[in-house]
Amino acid sequence: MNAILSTLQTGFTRQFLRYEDQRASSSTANTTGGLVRLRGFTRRFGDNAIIEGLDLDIAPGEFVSLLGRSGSGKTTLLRTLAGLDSAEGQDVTIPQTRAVVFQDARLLPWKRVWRNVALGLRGSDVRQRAEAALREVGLDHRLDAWPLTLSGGESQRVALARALVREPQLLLMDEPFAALDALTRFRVHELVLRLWSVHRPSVMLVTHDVDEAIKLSDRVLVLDKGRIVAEERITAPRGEREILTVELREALLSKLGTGRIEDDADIAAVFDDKPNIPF
Ligand SMILES: Nc1ncnc2c1ncn2[C@@H]1O[C@H](COP(=O)(O)OP(=O)(O)OP(=O)(O)O)[C@@H](O)[C@H]1O
Repeated sequence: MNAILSTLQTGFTRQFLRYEDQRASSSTANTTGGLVRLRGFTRRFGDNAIIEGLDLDIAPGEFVSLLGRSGSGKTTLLRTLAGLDSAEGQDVTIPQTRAVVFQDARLLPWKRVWRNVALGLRGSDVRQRAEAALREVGLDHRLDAWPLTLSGGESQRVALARALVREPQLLLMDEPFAALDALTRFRVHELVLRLWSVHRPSVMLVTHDVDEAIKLSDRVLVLDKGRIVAEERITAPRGEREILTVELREALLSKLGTGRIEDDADIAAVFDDKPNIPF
């Protein structure tokens, strides 16, 4: 297994180096100011401030990951950037074209794959556009398939095609790889980076996986109780990040605190109280 992983890793590293090359030659400079801009952003539910006084900028073409323990406000922030949550009266600038990829692909099972990708598009060339997007994710041979016949990884690739066919300036992803097995996740990472290097949207990726964040991003943020408590800019080429990972990982993990362990202890306490819950 280690041998397989290391072979994949070598290929992966080469791919990453290629992404860096494409980025360097890209005409989309990262210097035109913030595509996303939040100033003093606050989101309350009732009296409870989930996010408080948050400032955030994302540059055009920048890949940002957001880490944070459960309940820290990651999805709330992502929903605001997606325009799904009201930001009325707030100093919030988000681009007009946005797309979201969720943890589950959310395909409509009664529509064929290409129709899922074409959902909401208008014009006579809709099928061709859907086909081109599906070709980019390596699924043009499944255009007329039903979503229920796809694997988890294929479904996520369709969800990516559905997002990219809209040519979004901002691509938001809420734990899109969490339900995939390790090898599929590895391949989808590779695909996401390839698509990103070609289309160059700004990306906000919500993830629980520190290593994933380090591998993929230009910048990693840690959110805690609705505030950004750590920020790491990663300038090393993606193919050379393994040597950095240990130190950076420790720094980010230390900012993530002990929330998950406490959560597990809380869950254990509930089950200790009710030992007869049938599973
Ligand atoms: N519509 C809502 N009404 C009331 N409270 C909400 C609402 N949406 C989110 N919250 C609360 O806001 C807090 C942050 O939720 P959010 O989903 O943003 O966290 P998260 O960091 O994405 O967590 P996870 O990693 O578990 O998905 C949680 O305590 C949640 O219960």
